[in-house]
Amino acid sequence: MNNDIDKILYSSADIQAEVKRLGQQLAADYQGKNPLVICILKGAILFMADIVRNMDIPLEMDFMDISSYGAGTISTGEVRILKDLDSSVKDRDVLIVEDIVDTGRTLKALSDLLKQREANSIKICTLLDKPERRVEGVDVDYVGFQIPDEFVVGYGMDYAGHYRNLPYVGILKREVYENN
Ligand SMILES: O=P(O)(O)OC[C@H]1O[C@H](OP(=O)(O)OP(=O)(O)O)[C@H](O)[C@@H]1O
Ligand code: HPA
Ligand SMILES: [Mg+2]
Repeated sequence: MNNDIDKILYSSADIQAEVKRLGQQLAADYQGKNPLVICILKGAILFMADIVRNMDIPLEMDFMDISSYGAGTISTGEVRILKDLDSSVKDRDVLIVEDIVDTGRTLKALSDLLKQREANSIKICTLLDKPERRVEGVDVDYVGFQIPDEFVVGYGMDYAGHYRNLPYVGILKREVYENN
């Protein structure tokens, strides 16, 4: 797996330091609000697990699986709900936890849906933001790192289902996906 990585962008230690900073900020901002923290499967699973461990306040968690990419590296523009939330978001302070905001399509669709379901507030926390690729305007409230327009994997992020278990975030070698 490591041989398929061009460059490590953020080491495990870099990520843990940033997650700690974000978690402490979120805990301060959501003190007394009992937020519903929503993990967007599957990419955000590692980030979610680390961020909630750094939020030392009462909160609840839920999970939703939304997909827009299929098996490739280019967004299809079509967003599908593969698994919906178990809980109601009505009147809740919702914090969406994502691994990466790329075109913004996933989060635009999700924010619109949660607004329709009458959440009291909706905020977004993402580990990575790739602003150059945005096609939908979304307000991202908490960002770990801004990255250039490169396809990245690791720490939850995949290419064709692989690399999610790498402990760091790295740029995937183009040759890995350009011939597929
Ligand atoms: O801003 P966008 O262009 O919408 O892209 C970002 C989304 O795409 C990826 O998920 P994907 O749909 O590939 O599913 P996964 O999380 O299960 O890997 C990533 O985890 C984000 O959820
Ligand atoms: O750069 C990326 N890597 C993995 N998954 C993604 N989904 C959107 N952008 C990316
Ligand atoms: Mg995802």
